[in-house]
Amino acid sequence: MTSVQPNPLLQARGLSFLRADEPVFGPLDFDLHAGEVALVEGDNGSGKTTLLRLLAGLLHVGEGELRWRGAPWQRDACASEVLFLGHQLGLKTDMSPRENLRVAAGLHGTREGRTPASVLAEVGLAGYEDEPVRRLSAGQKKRAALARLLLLPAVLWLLDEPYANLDRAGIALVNRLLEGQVAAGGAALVTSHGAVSFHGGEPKRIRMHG
Ligand SMILES: Nc1ncnc2c1ncn2[C@@H]1O[C@H](COP(=O)(O)OP(=O)(O)OP(=O)(O)O)[C@@H](O)[C@H]1O
Repeated sequence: MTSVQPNPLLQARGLSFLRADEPVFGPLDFDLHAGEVALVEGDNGSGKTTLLRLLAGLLHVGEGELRWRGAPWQRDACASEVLFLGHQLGLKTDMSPRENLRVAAGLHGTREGRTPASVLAEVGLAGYEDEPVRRLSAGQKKRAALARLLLLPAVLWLLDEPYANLDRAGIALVNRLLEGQVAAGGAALVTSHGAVSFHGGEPKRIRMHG
C-alpha cells in the first residue's frame, strides 16, 4: 500500500523576483511541509529578505510558481495563516504591547488559551504590558513582536533575523518558539547570520545562490 503524502504547505518552483527585469534571486525550488523549519541562507544582498517579503505578500512573484497547500498561492487566501516578522517589527510605537496585540488579534484571531497578557508574560514583558512601545529597549521591542507569534494562529512564520537584538535568554526564547511551532504542526522560514540551534530536528536549508 502506498501512503499518500500530504501537500507541502508551501511549494516553490523556478521562483524568482525581478527588479528592473534583473533577478534579485532565483530560480529557487523548495518545499516546506507542516512541522518543518527552513533556514534561508545566503550572503548579504543575496535576496533573503526579498524572498520573505514576497512570501508575506508584500512583493509580487517575478517568475516561476508558488503554491500554498497545493493550490496556486494567493495572498488573501492565506493572510491569517502566514505571519511575517521583519526588520521593521510591525509595532505601532505609540501603542503599548498589549494594545498592539489586541489589534493583531482582532484581525487574525488567537490561539486557544492564549491572551495578550499570557503571551507577554511568556516573552518576558510582564510589567511592560501598558508601556508605549517607543519607550522599550530594542530587545524588548523584539520580544513584543515575538509575542505575536505566540498569540496569533498562523501556521507559517516568516522570520527575518529573529535573533537580532536579543540577549541570551531572548535567543533561547526564539528557539523555544520554533520548537513549539514545529510540535504544533506549524512551519517557519528563518534567516539568520548567526547559528540557529533549536531542538526540533535538523532544519532544512534553502540556499539563495551557489
Ligand atoms: N527597496 C529596494 N529597492 C531597490 N533594491 C533593493 C531594495 N531592497 C533591497 N534591494 C536590493 O535587493 C538585493 C537583495 O536584498 P535583500 O535585502 O533581500 O538581501 P538579504 O539577503 O536579505 O541581505 P542581508 O543579509 O544583508 O540582510 C540587494 O542587492 C539589495 O540592494
